[in-house]
Amino acid sequence: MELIKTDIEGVVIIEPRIFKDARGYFFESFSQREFDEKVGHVEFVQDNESMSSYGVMRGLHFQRPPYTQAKLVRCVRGKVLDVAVDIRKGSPTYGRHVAVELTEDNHRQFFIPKGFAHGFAVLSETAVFQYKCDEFYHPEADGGISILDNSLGIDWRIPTEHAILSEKDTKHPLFKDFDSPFSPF
Ligand SMILES: Cc1cn([C@H]2C[C@H](O)[C@@H](COP(=O)(O)OP(=O)(O)O[C@H]3O[C@H](C)C(=O)[C@H](O)[C@H]3O)O2)c(=O)[nH]c1=O
Repeated sequence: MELIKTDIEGVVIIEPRIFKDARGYFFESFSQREFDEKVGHVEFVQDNESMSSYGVMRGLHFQRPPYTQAKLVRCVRGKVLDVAVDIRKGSPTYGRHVAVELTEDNHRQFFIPKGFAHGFAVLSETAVFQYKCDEFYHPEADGGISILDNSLGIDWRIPTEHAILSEKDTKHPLFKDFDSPFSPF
């Protein structure tokens, strides 16, 4: 696998090595050895999958300390725009984001360290999204910022006025009103 560094330290795009032949393709979707070697040791404990239709936006979510989550995400069917926002107080990239198109064709994965809010918008008719987390789900630690907050400067590539959100995601605070529980160091 190859790493593509981004504008935010620690947030990386992973391009797996794809083996194609007359039958189709094969690739190692996760190797603890290679991940440790190239990204650093992260012990993932939970895999998640969600399916969404075009126009769905999920996020921008995080879990508060002590249940913070790093995530390794990918889109196995369809296409999403995936976004990580740095919400670590004192970080030189606080409030900055990285956006990456994850698709069933590019097989790209996206590593989002602890201290980031995460979300995505579905750009295809449907999208199946799979991701690994390094902390279990703790609903009592669930947090979020508004995925529709224009101050974040995210180009979601869909008309967000028609976005389909969960009830919960319509209630997150704007970034300016948000008191981050994270610090960078
Ligand atoms: C996240 C999660 C949810 N659930 C249950 C709780 C709800 O009854 C149902 C849907 O949960 P929610 O609406 O929070 O799902 P998403 O909106 O896709 O949330 C996720 O989407 C964004 C993009 C993320 O990065 C987070 O991992 C996660 O917050 O699944 C579980 O049982 N375990 C879990 O780990």
